[in-house]
Amino acid sequence: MSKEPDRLFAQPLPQVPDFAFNEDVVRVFPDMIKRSVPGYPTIVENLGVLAAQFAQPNSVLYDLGSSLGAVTQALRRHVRTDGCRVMAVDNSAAMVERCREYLNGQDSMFQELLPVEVLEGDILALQFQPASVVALNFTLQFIAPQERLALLGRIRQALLPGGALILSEKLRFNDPQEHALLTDLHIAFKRANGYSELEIAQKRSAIENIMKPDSLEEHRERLLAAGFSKVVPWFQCLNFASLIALP
Ligand SMILES: Nc1ncnc2c1ncn2[C@@H]1O[C@H](C[S@+](CC[C@H]([NH3+])C(=O)[O-])CC(=O)[O-])[C@@H](O)[C@H]1O
Ligand SMILES: O=C(O)C(=O)Cc1ccccc1
Repeated sequence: MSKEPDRLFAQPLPQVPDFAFNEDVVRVFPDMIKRSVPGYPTIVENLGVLAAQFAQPNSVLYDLGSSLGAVTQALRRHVRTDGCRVMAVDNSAAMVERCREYLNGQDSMFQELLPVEVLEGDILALQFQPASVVALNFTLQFIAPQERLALLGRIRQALLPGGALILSEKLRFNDPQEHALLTDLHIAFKRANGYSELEIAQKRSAIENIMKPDSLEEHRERLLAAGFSKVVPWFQCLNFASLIALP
């Protein structure tokens, strides 16, 4: 895995462009996400553990917005259920290309891994196959808000009994004091991970137009509206959380 440090926002930019999952981001992505998302390594590893409890024989496990395939690799480390396959989907060509290289690396190191396919495509246009596990690990927040309910409805329709959606997101908070406190603590987390005030400010302005977090209440209500029967938060670190939604 690339060890290149994230310095994408270290120099002052005359105008900060909207964040895009391009080659520059791909090169530093493992470092960027670990230093930016509190709890990310814990979420990814445990997503594999959770998935092993929900995986059903002869079904698909989806990793939607797979980036470099960290979740896909965790699924393949933990799930042993007969006849399961992993489908990793991302619409960034740069991410997909590097994801395939990393998965080839995993294939050459371990035996008896679940088969995997990496699709370059829009998850909004995906024809879902019967699925037991669907992971949306920090992806829904990049989907246009007006598309989110329909996407969750399609995922719900594809889920088999006994399966689950695992949804991880940055959260917004309706209580202004709670929102301000957790936002400040997230900034402190980034500072402690070596990001400067300039890097933090420029990154915030790069993502503000393209990444729209919802509150936990909005997630719960939308998941129920999409047909899920139960929503169970299993992890929160500062303003980042992960939920299990049962069909
Ligand atoms: N419509 C779309 N269709 C397909 N992919 C999309 C779409 N919109 C965005 N993406 C993809 O969703 C991913 C979001 S990153 C996920 C991290 C990963 N899950 C991880 O656990 O390492 C989250 C982050 O960087 O905060 C990017 O790779 C986008 O190209
Ligand atoms: O960096 C942030 O502030 C985030 O909210 C998370 C993030 C991580 C990686 C790419 C885009 C956003």
